[in-house]
Amino acid sequence: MTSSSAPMDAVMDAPSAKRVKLSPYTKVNANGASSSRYRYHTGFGSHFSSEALPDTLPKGQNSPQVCPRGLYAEQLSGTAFTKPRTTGNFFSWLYRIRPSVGHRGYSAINAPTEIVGDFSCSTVALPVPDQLRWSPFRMPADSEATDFISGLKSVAGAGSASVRNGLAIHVYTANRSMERTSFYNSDGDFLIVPQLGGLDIQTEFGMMDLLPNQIAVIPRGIRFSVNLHDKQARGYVLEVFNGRFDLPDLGPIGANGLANPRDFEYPMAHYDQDAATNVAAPGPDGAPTDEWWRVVTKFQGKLFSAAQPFTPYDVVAWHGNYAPYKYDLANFMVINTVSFDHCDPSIFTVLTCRSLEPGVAVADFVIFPPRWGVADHTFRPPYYHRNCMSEFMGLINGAYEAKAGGEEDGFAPGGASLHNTMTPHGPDRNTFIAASDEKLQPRRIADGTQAFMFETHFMLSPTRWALERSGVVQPRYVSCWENMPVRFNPDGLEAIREDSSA
Ligand SMILES: O=C(O)Cc1cc(O)ccc1O
Ligand SMILES: [Fe+2]
Repeated sequence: MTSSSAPMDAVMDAPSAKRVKLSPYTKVNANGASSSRYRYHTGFGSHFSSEALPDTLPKGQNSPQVCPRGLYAEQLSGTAFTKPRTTGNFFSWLYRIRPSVGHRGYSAINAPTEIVGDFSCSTVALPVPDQLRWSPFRMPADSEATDFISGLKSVAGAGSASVRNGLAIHVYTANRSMERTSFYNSDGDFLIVPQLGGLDIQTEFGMMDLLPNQIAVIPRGIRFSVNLHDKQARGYVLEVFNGRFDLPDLGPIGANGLANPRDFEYPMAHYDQDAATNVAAPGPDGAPTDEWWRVVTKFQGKLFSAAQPFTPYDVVAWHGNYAPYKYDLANFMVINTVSFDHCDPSIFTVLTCRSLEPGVAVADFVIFPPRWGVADHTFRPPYYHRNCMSEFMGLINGAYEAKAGGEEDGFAPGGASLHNTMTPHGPDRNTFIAASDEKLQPRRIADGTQAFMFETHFMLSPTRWALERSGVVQPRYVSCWENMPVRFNPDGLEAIREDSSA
């Protein structure tokens, strides 16, 4: 398969990482954002026109009697037809060699999965008010062939996909690319946060490459295949069952800052060059063979597969605002205090999925990027708190400022923590002592590191897999707050400085 869109210089032009020697990535801007293998359209939420071959998009209409180049027109609706423009009406038109419907029927994939689509069911997920932390989620052994789909496991969530209310948090681990397999999620939008290993994501809309410290959003229904750059990959997925990810409002910050719209990148039309001619024959019994493509969907938390004898990546041109996109977290313009006190982490929101209540998110994607800490006369790490929202955190790289050390049984890259609704949490004992006693001066926080949070107004239920079968839940997590020093001084205003808990 070769690309039909013009790739960048020194860039691979095939979708599968295995077939081509890959060019190394370089840093492309002063923020340390990485170069890309592919070219992209830019601009958050824009209505793009993208053609792998010139003059392919119909001019002035969507459904000509016969489309240019003899393609099929197919609309993909991301929102109800009648959704007001003011709250976002999302759709795209795809011009493809064959319509998507040209497949055999769906059959349920009966192999057991650890994917959950209904978190109210206590056989798969449980309410747990405890502080929870997981050591890095385990990678599959090389002998266990695992791709993005078979390696997807639900960690926590709320609500149910079938009534479009709630969300799911998954992790993926993989040691194989998806072979002649395409996936689409019927249940919601995916926000993918790679932690280990780069990904090449072939989508109906074109190619996207993704490294740790970059994220991708793949809205409901869009077909994609995940190919690995390296031997292994691991990452996190936030799935929202309703709504969509949007940029947060900036209020008094003004027009600029946080994640800027121009830094969001959308793929350019690309189709498998042999899409028209490479059609697999049925087996002697008329049944699909291994040469056929499998189109897998997650539908109400269950996996279904449909066979088709041709590639689903046959879109020669598309236009619309409903498309996948990526964003490099290095381009996030961090805002924080330059005087005193600790701001709420909402200042670090990259994307938000709004609920119907103004200012209350179904889910916020929040990052804790490298930055300067300059606050005067201030306890600089996160404050102790209890939150009406639920906080699920992951670590892409480095060590998180509220938790001393990034060792395996601490808060380590590839691990996670959950501080559910109203569950108290804050810096661990060592971090508290160090931050109370530190000499305050301007300091780089967390250079080279990136923690993130999925914050939601839903009460999250961790899955039984995460609690009982993942093998990495930390039974003694809560002990990091044991023996907090008591520095209360009834006789004076100065805190008692020696560690009175010892
Ligand atoms: O709990 C956490 O570590 C996340 C967090 C960070 C912060 O700076 C303020 C509040 C908050 O919940
Ligand atoms: Fe918190």
